[in-house]
Amino acid sequence: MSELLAGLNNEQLRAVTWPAKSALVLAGAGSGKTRVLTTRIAWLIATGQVNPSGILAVTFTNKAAREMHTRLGAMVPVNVRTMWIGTFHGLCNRFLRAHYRDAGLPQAFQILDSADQQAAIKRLLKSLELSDEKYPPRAVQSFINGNKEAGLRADRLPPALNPYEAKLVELYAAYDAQCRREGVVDFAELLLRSYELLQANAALRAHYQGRFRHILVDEFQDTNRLQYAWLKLLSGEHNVLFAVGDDDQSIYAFRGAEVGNMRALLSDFQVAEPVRLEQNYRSVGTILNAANALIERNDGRLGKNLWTDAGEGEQIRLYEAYSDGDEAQFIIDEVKNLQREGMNLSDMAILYRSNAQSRVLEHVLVNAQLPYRIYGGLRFFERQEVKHALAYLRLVSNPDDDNALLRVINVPARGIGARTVENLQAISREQGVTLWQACCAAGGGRTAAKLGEFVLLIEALRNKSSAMTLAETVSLIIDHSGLRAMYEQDKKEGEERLANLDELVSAAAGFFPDQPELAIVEFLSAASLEAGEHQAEAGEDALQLMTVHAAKGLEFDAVFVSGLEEGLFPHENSMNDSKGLEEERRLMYVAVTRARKRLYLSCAQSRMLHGQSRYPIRSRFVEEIPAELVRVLSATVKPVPQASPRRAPWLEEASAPASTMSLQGFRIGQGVSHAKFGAGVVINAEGSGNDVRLQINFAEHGLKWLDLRYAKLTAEQ
Ligand SMILES: Nc1ncnc2c1ncn2[C@@H]1O[C@H](COP(=O)(O)OP(=O)(O)OP(=O)(O)O)[C@@H](O)[C@H]1O
Ligand SMILES: [Mg+2]
Repeated sequence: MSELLAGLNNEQLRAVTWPAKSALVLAGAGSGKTRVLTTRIAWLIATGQVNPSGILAVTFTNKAAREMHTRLGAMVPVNVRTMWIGTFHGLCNRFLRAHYRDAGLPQAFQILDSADQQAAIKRLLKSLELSDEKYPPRAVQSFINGNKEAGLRADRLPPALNPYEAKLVELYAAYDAQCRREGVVDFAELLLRSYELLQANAALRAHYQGRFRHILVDEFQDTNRLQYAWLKLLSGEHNVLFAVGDDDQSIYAFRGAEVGNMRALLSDFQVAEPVRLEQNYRSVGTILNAANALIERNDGRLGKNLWTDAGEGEQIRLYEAYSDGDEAQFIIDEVKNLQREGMNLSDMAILYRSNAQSRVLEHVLVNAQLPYRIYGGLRFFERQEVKHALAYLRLVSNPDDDNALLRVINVPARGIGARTVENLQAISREQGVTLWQACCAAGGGRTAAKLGEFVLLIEALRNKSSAMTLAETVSLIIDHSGLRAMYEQDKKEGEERLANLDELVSAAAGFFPDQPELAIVEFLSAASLEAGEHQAEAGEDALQLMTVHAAKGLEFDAVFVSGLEEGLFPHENSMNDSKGLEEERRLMYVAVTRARKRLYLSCAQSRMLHGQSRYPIRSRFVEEIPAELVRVLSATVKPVPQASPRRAPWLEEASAPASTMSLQGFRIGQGVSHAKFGAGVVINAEGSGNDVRLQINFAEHGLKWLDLRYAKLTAEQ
C-alpha cells in the first residue's frame, strides 16, 4: 500500500485517498491529475473498498485507456478487463453491445465514423432529391450531431424559425430512420442511445447504479452536456463521481464541451471545494512561466497557481523561417541534433494547429529518412484501401449495410456503373428494401449478370469466412475481392496501400474479442472507435506528429509548436470573437505545456496552404510570451527604411543571389511596393526563370521572402 502512495505530494495524497464521496480535482497542466486518478483506482481496489467491476473510468482517448489499463495492471494484481475503462464512446459501445435488444439495435450494429456519417447524409439528400449545395452535408451533419449532443431528437426540437431550419429537422428525422433501417449508429448516437436506454429502463439503471460505486473522469473540462447527464444518471444517489480537469485546457467548446460542467458538478454532487494541485512535475521553469504568462491573459478563469522545483531549464527557442519548407527543414535538423545528443525520437513531438500543415513536414521527413508517426490526419482506419477492405468485412457481417455496399460494389471495377447503382437505389426506395436485397432480386440481362457475380462473391466470402479466424477472413477478403490485384497494378501508390492492407491483417491477428463469435463485429467497432490512434502505437522509435488537439494529456521531452502565425494559430475562424480567441489561447497553453525540457516555437513568412500562398505575420501568442524566456534563432532584423542595396552580412549563408538579369524585371536594391506590406527594397533573391523568390525589406513589416509566382509586386521606377 505504502508503495502505491509513495512519492505523492500532500495534495495528491489527499485526492487519491479522498473518502467515498464526490470530488473535483481542479489543477493545471502536468500537476499529476491523470496520475492521481489512476492511483486512486489502484488504492480503492487495494484497500478493498471496491471490486474491480465496481469501477467506471472515462479517459479522453483509447490510447489513454490502454495506458491506464497497463499502469493499473502493474499496480494491483487484478484482472483489469473487468473494469470499465474507456472513452465515452467506447464505454457506450460496450453498454449497447450488452443490451442491444433493449436499445432496439441489431446485435451486429455498426458504427459510422464521421466520414461514413457524411456519406450516409449525402445518400439521404440524394434519395430525397435535395441538392447538397443548398444543404451542405457537413452543415446537416453538425446540425444533427449538435442536437444529439444536447440530448434532443428531431421530434423534441423547438419549432423551426424558418423553412430552411424546418428542412434540417426533417432531414434529421429521415437520417435517424435511415440509420435504424440499416442497423448503424453514429458517434453521437452511441451516447444518446445509451442515455435514453438508461433513462427509460429503471431495472437496467438500478443495476448499473448498483454496480459502479466509483465513477472517475479524466479531462472533465471537455465533457459536453449529454456526457455530463449520462454521468449523473449512472451515478444515481449514492455513487461517487471523481472528476479531474483543468478549465484552462478546455479546447472542445466548438464541439459542445461545457466548462460550466465543472461548476455544475460542485453543486449537483455537493462538493464543497475543489482539490487543487499546484506543483507541476512535467516542465522546467521557463516553459511553465511561458505557459502561465500566456494563460493569464484569458478572462473568467477559475484561477490556479503552478510552480515547479525542476529548475529554470533552457530558454525557449524561436525560429522565424522564410517559408514553410524552411521551417520544416529547421525542425527536422533540430530533431536530428537532439537525436545525436541521445534523445529518442518518440520523446519528441511536432505539433500543429491544422492537419493540412503535416504535408510539408512529411515531405522533409521522408527525404531525411526519419521514421515518424502521425496521430490523426489521414488515419490508418480512414485510408481508402483500409476502408474498402473494411467495407467488404461489413458486408460479410451484414450485407444489408448500404453504406458498405455502395463503397465497394464497383471497387475494383467490375462493370457496375453509376446508372445501375441509381436504379438499385430507386428500387430500394420504392420497395423499401436494402440495396443488397435489390441486387439479389435483379432480373436478367447483362447488368444483372454483373450484379449476380457481385452477390455470389459476397456470399462466397460469407460462407468461407464462417469457419475462419478473423485474420484469415480479412486476408481472404483482400485476396478474393480483387483489392490486392487492383493495388498490385497501381505503380504509384500500390505498394504503400498493399502494406497498409497487410497491416490490417496484422491488426486483425492481434485483436482479442470479448466474444469470439462476434469477432468481426467487435473488430469493426474497434476500427471505427480507434480511428486516429492506431498508427502511433507499437513499433520502432519514431517522431510523433499531431495536432495540438490530439496532444492533450500527453508529454514529450522536446516539443516543436509550428506554424505560429496569425490566421493559422490563432485560427482565422476564431479571430473575430473574444471567446474564440480565448479557446485558441487555451490551445496554445496545451501545446506549450506538453514539453518537459525543450520547447521550440516556429513560424514562416510565407506558406502554401490549401493551394494558396499566404504571407502571414507572427502569431500574437509568440508576443505574449515574455521576451526574456525566449532565444531567437533566426536572423530577424528591425526594418530599415533605407535599406542598403548591398547584400546584408547576416545573409552570408543564404543562397547566392541570382543574376540581376533573371529576376523578372526586378533588381537588388530596387524600390518596390506590395498591396499588403507597402513600400520596401529588394535585398536578395534566389531561384531563376519562373521560380524566383525575392527577399524584401519592407519599411513597416521588416524582412519577407516573396515568391514572384504569387506575390503581386510593383517596381518603383
Ligand atoms: N508526485 C509526483 N512525483 C513525481 N512525478 C510526478 C508526480 N506526480 C506526477 N508526476 C509526473 O508528472 C507528469 C505529469 O503528470 P500527469 O500527466 O498526471 O499530469 P496531468 O495533470 O494529468 O497533466 P495534463 O493536464 O497535461 O493532463 C507525469 O510524467 C507524471 O508521472
Ligand atoms: Mg492528464
